[in-house]
Amino acid sequence: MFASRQVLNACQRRAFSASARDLSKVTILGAAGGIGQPLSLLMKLNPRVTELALYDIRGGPGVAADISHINTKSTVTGYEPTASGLRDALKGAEVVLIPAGVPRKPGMTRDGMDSVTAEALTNQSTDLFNTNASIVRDLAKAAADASPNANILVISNPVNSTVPIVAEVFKSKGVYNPKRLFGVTTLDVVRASRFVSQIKNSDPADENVTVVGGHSGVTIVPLISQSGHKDITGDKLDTLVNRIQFGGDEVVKAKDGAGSATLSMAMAGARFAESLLKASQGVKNVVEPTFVESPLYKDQGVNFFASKVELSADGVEKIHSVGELTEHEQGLLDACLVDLKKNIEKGVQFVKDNPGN
Ligand SMILES: NC(=O)c1ccc[n+]([C@@H]2O[C@H](COP(=O)([O-])OP(=O)(O)OC[C@H]3O[C@@H](n4cnc5c(N)ncnc54)[C@H](O)[C@@H]3O)[C@@H](O)[C@H]2O)c1
Ligand SMILES: O=C(O)C[C@H](O)C(=O)O
Repeated sequence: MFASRQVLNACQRRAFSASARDLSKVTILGAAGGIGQPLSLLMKLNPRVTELALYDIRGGPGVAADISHINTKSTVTGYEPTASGLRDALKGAEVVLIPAGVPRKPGMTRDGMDSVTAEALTNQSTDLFNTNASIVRDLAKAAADASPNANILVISNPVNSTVPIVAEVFKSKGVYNPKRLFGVTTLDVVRASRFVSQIKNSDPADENVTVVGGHSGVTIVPLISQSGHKDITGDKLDTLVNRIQFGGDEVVKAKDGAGSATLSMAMAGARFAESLLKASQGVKNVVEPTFVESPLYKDQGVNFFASKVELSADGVEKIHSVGELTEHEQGLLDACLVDLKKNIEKGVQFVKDNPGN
């Protein structure tokens, strides 16, 4: 196929690349988990997806067999937890979603570095970090080898550190493209719109709240003043901001030891993947907030930051600035940057100290 491609004329090449873009393989690593299963389901329902590859260290083929009976066009394959299974799952992927890893239990922070409570700074938090950091590092190595040009969408926590981990691994293999690496922060945006609609008795579909920063505790910075609700002030504003920043805790507490958000996260992950597929299939002006390598606060040593990002076939097309902030929001942002810098450094340091095999 590649030999014959060399003799294609310009017109044929254009047709070839158009049809290649229409062939959208989506790979999910951690597909049998709490997020992985509903996310796989939602991607099977997405008509933009032509091939769905489901990989997990246990249960991938079972989930795939189940989902493959759904009467949409895409093919579904489950892969065995072997090196070749992982490689085959990744090969040719346009989008790789990574929800592999352990979720939080009550009392744990995502990374042991949130400024939540001293009590939360437990060994358990460090365990969550170390476990997920190793999982993400190893999956990133496989992706760098098998699908270096794919869009990598990191869901595994702590996102503020796992995204820099993927970047370091891709750099070490000489295939890092910052335009194709995304931390999925969509759930914060989804929550913000829902929580505002509960206050305003409005339709959440009409509530667009920009959320910037990172994805844990005070690094989550909702910009309510830009949502058309400048009237939400004082205690009401503080309560709303706190609920958005610690929405994950609400779910962890309610699940009482059985994990963290899975269904809302699957919806959020599917929304972000759909936006990327849409953009790569030529739809213009697709904008999603996401955690990417960003110039916005690099001068303060913060190399990754979530803000509104315009997407295209090349991945990141344009990174929007945070816009005009109130004094209150500037205070939130200042606090965010302090923690975010540490979280990012922690991820980078992890790969330096633990390069793996
Ligand atoms: N970004 C976000 O907004 C967000 C939201 C919710 C949860 N999360 C995070 O997503 C992760 C997954 O959460 P969950 O509730 O689905 O957990 P889960 O335990 O239900 O599922 C995780 C899955 O990953 C699999 N897995 C573990 N190691 C793997 C490996 N090396 N390769 C492939 N698969 C592997 C497990 O077998 C399991 O099926 C957690 O880290 C959680 O904190 C992120
Ligand atoms: O809070 C968690 O640990 C999971 C996730 O990051 C969330 O925001 O719900």
